[in-house]
Amino acid sequence: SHGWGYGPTNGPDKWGEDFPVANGPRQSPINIVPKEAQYDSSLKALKLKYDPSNSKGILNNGHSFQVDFVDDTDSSTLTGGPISGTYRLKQFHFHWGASDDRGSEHTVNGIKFPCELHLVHWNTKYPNFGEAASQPDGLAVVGVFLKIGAANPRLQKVLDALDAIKTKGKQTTFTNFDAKTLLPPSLDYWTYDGSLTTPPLLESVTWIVLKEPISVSSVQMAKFRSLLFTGEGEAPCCMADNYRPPQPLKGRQVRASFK
Ligand SMILES: NS(=O)(=O)c1ccc(C(=O)NCc2c(F)c(F)c(F)c(F)c2F)cc1
Ligand SMILES: [Zn+2]
Repeated sequence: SHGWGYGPTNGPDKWGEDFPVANGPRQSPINIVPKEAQYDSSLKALKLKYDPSNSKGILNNGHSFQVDFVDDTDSSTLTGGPISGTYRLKQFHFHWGASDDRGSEHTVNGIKFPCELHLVHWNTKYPNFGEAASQPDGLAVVGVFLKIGAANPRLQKVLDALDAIKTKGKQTTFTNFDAKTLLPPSLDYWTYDGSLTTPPLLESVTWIVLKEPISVSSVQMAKFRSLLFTGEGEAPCCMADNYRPPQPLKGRQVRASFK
């Protein structure tokens, strides 16, 4: 049977057939309405400690591309913020549109950004990512919006590696990359309880969405779209519009770390 994807026959509207949790109580992404977010003075500052020597490789997984990190020690971690304990950085990846008017998964007041970065972390109270992914407090994903503006030189390092992973399943080494350089100056955030935004859509994610976007140029966005969903030798299909639309809030509270 055909696996899940983002096309008309296997896209987000069809995922519920194989993954019924798609209609669950804490699905992601959501539309964030800043005026309805509750400022919570008890929320701590985010602490992101990333060791560049932990970056390992870059992979086209057929849905997006991801930069994978060595996660067998606590050298690249997320602490503070809305979470308790220590979460280890496992990978980061992106979602983007076929044109600059769409591509992000979360929206703000219904506004779509051209791209959204996800930094994926897992709770070290569990033995590994796979175990953590099935627990309600197992994962924490930091979401960063990308907004069209000046070319982003730190992002360019990642984009320059894409020629080597054009087709599904291709990967190459990607070392000494400091993921902190992809973060905006302000770490103000919104947070809510949600899920993975792709199958298996597990409801195990504490979402931490930064208010401040980072910049990306239109030329850089075109580079994202040079990747293929398809494998070598298959009819090529450009990797774009790999985003799930916002899901029902179902009574959840979105909290803000800032006034
Ligand atoms: N867009 S996002 O919400 O940030 C997101 C983050 C990570 C994953 C993921 O790791 N998928 C593969 C995957 C699983 F979905 C598992 F449930 C699991 F146990 C894995 F080990 C695994 F690699 C999917 C979506
Ligand atoms: Zn994602």
